[in-house]
Amino acid sequence: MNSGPLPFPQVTNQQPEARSPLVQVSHLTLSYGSQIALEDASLSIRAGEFTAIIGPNGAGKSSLLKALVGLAAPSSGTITFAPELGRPQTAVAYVPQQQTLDWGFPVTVWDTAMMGRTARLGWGRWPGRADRERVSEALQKAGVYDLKDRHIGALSGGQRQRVLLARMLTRDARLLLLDEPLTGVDAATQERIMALLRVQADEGRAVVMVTHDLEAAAAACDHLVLVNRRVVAQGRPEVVYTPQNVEATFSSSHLGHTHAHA
Ligand SMILES: Nc1ncnc2c1ncn2[C@@H]1O[C@H](COP(=O)(O)OP(=O)(O)OP(=O)(O)O)[C@@H](O)[C@H]1O
Repeated sequence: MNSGPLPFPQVTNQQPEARSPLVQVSHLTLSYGSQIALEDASLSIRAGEFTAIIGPNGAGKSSLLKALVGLAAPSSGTITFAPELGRPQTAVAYVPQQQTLDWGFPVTVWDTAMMGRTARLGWGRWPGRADRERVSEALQKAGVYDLKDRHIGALSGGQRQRVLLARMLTRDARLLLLDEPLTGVDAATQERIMALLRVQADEGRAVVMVTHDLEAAAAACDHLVLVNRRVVAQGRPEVVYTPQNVEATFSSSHLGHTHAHA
């Protein structure tokens, strides 16, 4: 049984750009019928890097994340996973938008976090002491250990978000994909979530977060991808976070696009 953490690459002083990508998205177009959600998007996702995908409502952010977990099929273009990532079933953890989940399901916080672990173990294999330790550790890291016996339906939005993070941590995944983890949480929880994700990246995982909070992302992330049906700009925050790029991303009448690379 695999009880310990995966052997993540050692953190080095190497610049993230110098590492080969764990995931390469090339000229990806996603559509729902005749409606194009995202067109011709290309980006690289690297281990040790905290990436934010930023854009307004309807920009195609969630669709991009869903395509990365195989929940949305590309109309054209490719998504290539590096062999070193391992099996996507165990190597990738996806945290969907909180409001898309059924919080009336009769389970406790502990059981929910354990679900991430059992997904890793596979069906029919019972969790052992090491798994319980991982769950306990994840709940503590996410700051919800004291709530472990609570029914998930009785939690606040910020508490629910942290339970989802705990469940993600128990997966021991190498690629973490989070859809709007900052939505509906207070400033202190937002800070805690960003710090937790920063640590995940610093430990060698690839972290990809969808958000519309450009300011929070620019302050903590290594790589920003601004999208509005297309990739408007991408690169390091100090290069990408410009008034022109913000305007091009968030203006309702988005026409054309510019590119900036760090
Ligand atoms: N299942 C679906 N069927 C049809 N159209 C969809 C579906 N999912 C998304 N869309 C459309 O695709 C476009 C992009 O949606 P997507 O959810 O990817 O955007 P988003 O940037 O994540 O937006 P939000 O911030 O509002 O979650 C939108 O116009 C949306 O209406």
